[in-house]
Amino acid sequence: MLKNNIVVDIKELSKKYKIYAKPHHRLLEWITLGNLKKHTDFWALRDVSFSVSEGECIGIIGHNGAGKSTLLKILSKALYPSHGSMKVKGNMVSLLELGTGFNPELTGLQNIFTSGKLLGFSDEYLNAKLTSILEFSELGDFIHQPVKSYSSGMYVRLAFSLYASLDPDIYVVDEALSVGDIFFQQKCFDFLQKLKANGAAIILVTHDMQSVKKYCDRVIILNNGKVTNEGSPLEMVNLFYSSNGKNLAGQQLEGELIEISSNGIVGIDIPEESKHNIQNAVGIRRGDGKVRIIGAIFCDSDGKEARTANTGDNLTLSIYSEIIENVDDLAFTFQMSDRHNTVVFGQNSYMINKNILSARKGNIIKASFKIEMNLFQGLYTVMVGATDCQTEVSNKIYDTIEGCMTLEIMKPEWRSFHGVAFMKSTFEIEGTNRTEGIHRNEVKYARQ
Ligand SMILES: Nc1ncnc2c1ncn2[C@@H]1O[C@H](COP(=O)(O)OP(=O)(O)OP(=O)(O)O)[C@@H](O)[C@H]1O
Repeated sequence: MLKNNIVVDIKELSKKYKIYAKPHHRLLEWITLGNLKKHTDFWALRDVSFSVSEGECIGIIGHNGAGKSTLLKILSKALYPSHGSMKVKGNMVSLLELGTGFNPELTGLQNIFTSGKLLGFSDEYLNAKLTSILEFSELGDFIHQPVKSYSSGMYVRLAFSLYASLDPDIYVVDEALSVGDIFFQQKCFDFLQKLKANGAAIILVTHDMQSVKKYCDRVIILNNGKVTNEGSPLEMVNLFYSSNGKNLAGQQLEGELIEISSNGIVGIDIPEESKHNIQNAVGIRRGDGKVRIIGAIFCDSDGKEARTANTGDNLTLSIYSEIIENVDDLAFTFQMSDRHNTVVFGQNSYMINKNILSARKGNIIKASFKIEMNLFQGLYTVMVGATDCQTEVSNKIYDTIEGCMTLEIMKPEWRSFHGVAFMKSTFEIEGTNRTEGIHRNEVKYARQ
C-alpha cells in the first residue's frame, strides 16, 4: 500500500546495460551460454528514488546521457529495471508507451481501439471518447490510413489525442510533446495546464526548461544515472544551467581562484556565482594573459543572478578581472550567440563610450554592461572578454572566454513578435472622414 496521497513510489531503481566492444561478442556470449563473458556492465540508472503525490507535477531534467530516457522507458513499461521497485496507485499512462504501442499496419482509428484496450479502457469508453480524440488530432480523413504512412508529427498527434482523451490518474509526459507544429504544441501545453488544474499527477521528463518552470511543483536532476538534486523548479533550473553537466550535488569545484591582490580597488565584491561561471566555462579561452577575467555574471534589477529573462528585461552583465600587467588600451567585451552558434549581439565598451581604459598591475576591475534583452525566446550562450580598443575591432586579446554562461530568454505575454530581435514599433493608419470605420489610430507596444 502506498502512503497517504502518494501515487508513484520509486525506490532504488537501477538499470544495467551490457556493453559489447564488438557486435559478434554478444553472439559469442550467447552460444557459450554466458560462460565466456564478453561484455562490461554499464549502469544507466543507479538507486533512483522519488515519489509523486496526487495532483503534483514533478519534472525530471538532466544533461545528455543522464538516464532520462532509460527512466522514461521503465516508467512506460518498455524496459524492466535491473533492481529496485516502482509502485503505482491508479492508472498511469505514458505518451511514449502510447506511441510505441501503435501497429504500423493498422489505421489510426484501429490503433485508437487496440492501444486503448491494451491500456485497460473498454470499447464503450473509447467509443464515448472517439469524437474528442478525432477532433483533438485534427487528422481528418487520415485517421483511416495506416499509421505507417503518417509523418512523425501526425504520429504524435494521434498518440497525444488518445492520451489527452483518456483520464488516467498519472500522466508521464516526455519530449515527444515538442514534435509537431507550434499550434499543436500550444494545444498540448494548454492541455497540460488543464490537467494540472484538474489535479492529475504528472511526471514530466524533458530538456525544455520553460515547461519545467511553468508546470512543475518540484524538480529532480539526474546526473550520470543518479538523482543528484531535488528542489523548486527555479532553483533546479538555475543549478542545471550553472552546472554545464559538472559540479552537481555540491561537489567541490576544481582549481583555485587567482589570489586577488591587496592593492586592488577597495570594495569590489566578487560574487561567488560569477567565479563559478568562469570556472565552469565550456568554451575556448584565448588571450595573452595581461588581464585575467575572474568572474562574470548577469544580474536582474534586484542584483540577483539571472539565468532567465523575458524579452525586453534589463539585465546587468558584470565582468570582474585582475590586471596582471599594466595596460593602457583596455576595453571589455561580450557576445551572445544562439543555439546555431550565430552571434546575435556583441559589443565592447569602446563602441559604447569611446573611452580607453588604463589599468595598473594588481587592480581589480568590475566592468558592467546594462543590456535590454530584446531577443526572441530561446537559449543563448555568452562570451566575455578583455581586449584592446585601438579601433572598434579589437587587435589584442588579453582574455576571452566562450560559453561561460547561458541565458534563457522567455516571451512575456504582453509582447508578441516574429524573428530574432525585438524592435520597438508603432502603427498608424489614416483614411478620409467619409470612410466610416477607419479612424486615425496609433498603437504602441506597452506593458499592460
Ligand atoms: N541500450 C543501451 N545499451 C547500452 N547503453 C545504453 C543503452 N541505452 C542507453 N545507454 C546509455 O545509458 C546512458 C543513459 O542514456 P539515456 O538515453 O537514458 O540518457 P538521456 O538522459 O535520455 O540522454 P539524452 O538527453 O541524450 O536523450 C547513456 O550513457 C547511454 O549511452
